[in-house]
Amino acid sequence: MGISEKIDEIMLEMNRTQKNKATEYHLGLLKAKLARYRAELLEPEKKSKAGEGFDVSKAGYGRVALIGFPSVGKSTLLSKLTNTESSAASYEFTTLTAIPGVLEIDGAKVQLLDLPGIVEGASSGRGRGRQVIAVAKTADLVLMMLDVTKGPNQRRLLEIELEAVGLRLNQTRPDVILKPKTAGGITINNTVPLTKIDARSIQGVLGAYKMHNMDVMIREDITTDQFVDVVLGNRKYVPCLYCYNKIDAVSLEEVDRIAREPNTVVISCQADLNLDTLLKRIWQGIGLNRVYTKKRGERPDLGDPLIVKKDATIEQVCNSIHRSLSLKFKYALVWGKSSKFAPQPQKVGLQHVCAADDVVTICTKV
Ligand SMILES: Nc1nc2c(ncn2[C@@H]2O[C@H](COP(=O)(O)OP(=O)(O)OP(=O)(O)O)[C@@H](O)[C@H]2O)c(=O)[nH]1
Ligand SMILES: [K+]
Ligand SMILES: [Mg+2]
Repeated sequence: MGISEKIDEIMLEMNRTQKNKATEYHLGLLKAKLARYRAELLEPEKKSKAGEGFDVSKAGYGRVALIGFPSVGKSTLLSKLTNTESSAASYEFTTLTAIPGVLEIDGAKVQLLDLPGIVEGASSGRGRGRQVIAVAKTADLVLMMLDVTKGPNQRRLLEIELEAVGLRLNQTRPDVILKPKTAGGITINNTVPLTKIDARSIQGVLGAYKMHNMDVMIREDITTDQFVDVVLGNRKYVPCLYCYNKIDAVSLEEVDRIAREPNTVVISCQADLNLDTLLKRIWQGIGLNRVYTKKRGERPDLGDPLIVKKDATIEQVCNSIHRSLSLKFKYALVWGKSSKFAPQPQKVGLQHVCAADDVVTICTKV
């Protein structure tokens, strides 16, 4: 039996099995098996690098990947927001490769990647789905584009495809540490009560991967699915923004309802509606901040911000100015939201975490 058939068989059995306390253990094992077969299914692709993904190098401060079913308006959006033209047409699969464009968000360049549409079954090899999903894994933000006229199921269908290849959208890495040992069996320690998984399921999942000696430290009330993710260790945790296009074609009530959903933005490429908001949300989603520098006794340089990760420390700020700056570092002064004494500045060390739009003066040893 091929791997695909094995996967189908397990899926069938999972659907047949009722979900309750008594079947929890059995379902856990099935999930572990399923994840392993899926990983195997993807394995050969990983080795033959040539056919995997699209050959586009990263550029700017981050990469946003446009993922969606055909003809939702991905290429139209790229042409609208960047200087790159990507052909758009009313037939499906107009776009057949990855087309990079550059977004300018208040002076910071961010790469926007137009991609072919994916179809249901993409994760198991249909169409160019796997190539597209491989690119999604390299993104700092997945911009999932949906056609507002196409009903509510499309979003879930796409999520299933992305999840099947190990992408985890808008989730954080579970707070679990696995320490393999050479003997002594499985030891489980948890710092919070576990309500969704028990010791037997944990042992069952580890057993399915032939992990018989392991210290397990759990610091979060995880599910069995999350534990399988930890054991596999190859999951990619990526933020996702759900972008509903073509709001020109539906009622205001409908638009209003969808716009209230979390991580969601509604737009119309054709009627130029809400594209500014989309850019702002992309900036927030990609997890970057601007930090301004100020020389002693001078005004801050507001025209030339540093672009840093959202939780960047003063050390990372130093590194983005000059590689050797942190070696000469004495202390820094910060003005802004991260200062304890705002609006007054705070004197801080290298480990201080900056906030958006902080102003920083770096003082060095002479
Ligand atoms: N009504 C309406 N139509 C739109 C909007 N944006 C794009 N379209 C139309 O939707 C169709 C598909 O647009 P594309 O940009 O080619 O879509 P795509 O997602 O790139 O499609 P593929 O490359 O085939 O996957 C075109 O006929 C566009 O004119 C919009 O905001 N409103
Ligand atoms: K199209
Ligand atoms: Mg296209």
